Amino acid sequence: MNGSNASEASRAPLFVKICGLRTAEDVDAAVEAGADAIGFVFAPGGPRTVDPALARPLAERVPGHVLTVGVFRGQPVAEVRALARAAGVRAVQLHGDEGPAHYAELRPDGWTLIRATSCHGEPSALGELGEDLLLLDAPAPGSGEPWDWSAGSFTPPAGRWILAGGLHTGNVADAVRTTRPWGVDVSSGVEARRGVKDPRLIREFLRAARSVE
Ligand SMILES: O=C(O)c1ccccc1N[C@@H]1O[C@H](COP(=O)(O)O)[C@@H](O)[C@H]1O
Repeated sequence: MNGSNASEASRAPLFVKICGLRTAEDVDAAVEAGADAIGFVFAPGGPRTVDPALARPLAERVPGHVLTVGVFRGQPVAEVRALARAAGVRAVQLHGDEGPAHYAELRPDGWTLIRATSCHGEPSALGELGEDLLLLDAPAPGSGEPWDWSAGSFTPPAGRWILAGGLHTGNVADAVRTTRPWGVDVSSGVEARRGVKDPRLIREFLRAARSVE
C-alpha cells in the first residue's frame, strides 16, 4: 500500500472499514461485501463493546486479506496489549489522548497503529505520533454524528488518512468525492438500532462508498 500524497491516495481503491461488529453474521456480511477492515470495540461501556472471548472467534473468521482492528479509548498500554493479543487482532485504533510514547511502546508488537483524532484547529499530519494510519473522526466517536468535512472547512492530511464520523449510505459518496480520503470507516451508519448492525446496510454502504470514480 503505497501512496504518499493526497492525489495518489485518491487514485487507490478506497479502503473501507466496518466497525463495532459483534456477530458472525455481521462479520461475514462485511467480508463478503468486500470490506478491507473489521473493527471490534474494546473501549469499555458502550453498546458495541466486546471482550476477547467474543471477539476472538469473530476475528478468526476474517480472511487474511482483511485487517482486524481493536478500537480503544484512553486505556493504558498494558490493557490495550492484553486485549489486542487475547482477541488476535492485527491493528490497534486509539481514540484517546495517547502521546508518542504510547505508540512507541506498542510498535514492537507489530500491530498496524491507527490514530483517531477529531478535526479541529491545526490539521494533523500522518505519522506525527508514530501511527501508520490517521483517522479523522467527529468529536464523539461512535455517536453517528457527522462533522463538517465540506470543501474548504479543513485541510485533508497527505497520505493514508481515513474519514469517519456520521457516515452512512446516503452521504458517503458525497464525502468521498469532497474530501478524497484514502479510506472511510463507519459504525452507526450501518446499524438498524444502536449497537445492532444491519447486513443490508453494510452491503449498501460498501457499494455507495466505492461508487465514486
Ligand atoms: O463505536 C464505538 O462505540 C466507539 C467507541 C469508542 C471509540 C470509538 C468508537 N467507534 C469509532 O467511531 C468512528 C465513527 O463512528 P460512527 O460511524 O460515527 O458511529 C469509527 O472510527 C468507529 O471505529
